[in-house]
Amino acid sequence: MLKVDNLEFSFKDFQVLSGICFEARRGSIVSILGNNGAGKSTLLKCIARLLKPKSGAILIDGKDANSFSLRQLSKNVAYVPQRYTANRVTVYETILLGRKPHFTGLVPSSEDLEKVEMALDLFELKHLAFRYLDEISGGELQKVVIARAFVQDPKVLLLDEPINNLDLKNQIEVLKILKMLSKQKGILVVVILHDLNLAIRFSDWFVFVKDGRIFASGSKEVITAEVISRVYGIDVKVEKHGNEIFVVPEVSAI
Ligand SMILES: Nc1ncnc2c1ncn2[C@@H]1O[C@H](COP(=O)(O)OP(=O)(O)OP(=O)(O)O)[C@@H](O)[C@H]1O
Repeated sequence: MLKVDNLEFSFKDFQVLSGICFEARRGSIVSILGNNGAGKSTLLKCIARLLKPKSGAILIDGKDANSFSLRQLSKNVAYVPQRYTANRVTVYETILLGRKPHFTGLVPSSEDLEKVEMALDLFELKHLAFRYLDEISGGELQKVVIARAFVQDPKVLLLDEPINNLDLKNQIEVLKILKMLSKQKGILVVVILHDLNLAIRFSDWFVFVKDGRIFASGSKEVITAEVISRVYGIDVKVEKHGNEIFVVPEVSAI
């Protein structure tokens, strides 16, 4: 569904991404992993067409993303940024805005309103529906922004560190919703995560970015102590408990 082909990006003469190639399938969760400053957000922004690559192509269902109108692009790709500034708009209105690419008239259709109701339920935001964004917590705001992307009904959902501000329960809830969207609706979820163990639990495919290049990619077998140590520059152990693997940093005695 998504093909990133030899993508290069630079901020003026500072080259951030080089030779990025990967493909991702419908119905899967792909985690983009790597150290701070590696180029993960820049990659996501290039896919969302918020940044213009120097060269290379992004294909969605075989079509060049550049050929899409903005409305077509928003029907295909939803993007949840790392940071979002709260403003004087209600939770309900914010989520409803996610339906804008699907509006057929001047007012939202009953389907648009139903989708918003569904999102309020799914993300447990009903009690906050008529609060302003600057009157809710950081974690609640994060869920609202994800809910807005959810109602957009995209084929590809891009999320930049979506669980950063969330407590453990909400981290798991949001990841479970992403899993449900990928498996039941066939959405491709591409997500930047810093928690390797949660990424391992919830993802089907892993793309490690280091110094603006893909260092390794693959399914669970790519998660090795060597790959992680080289990407993050810290010694780790990869331990197996039952069917699950866990990454444990080697913390030397202080
Ligand atoms: N607007 C900008 N202008 C110039 N350089 C930038 C800009 N935005 C990011 N950079 C630089 O590009 C590089 C990649 O940044 P990016 O935000 O993509 O990294 P990241 O892997 O997402 O990091 P993090 O995990 O810390 O969010 C970094 O060196 C960063 O300082």
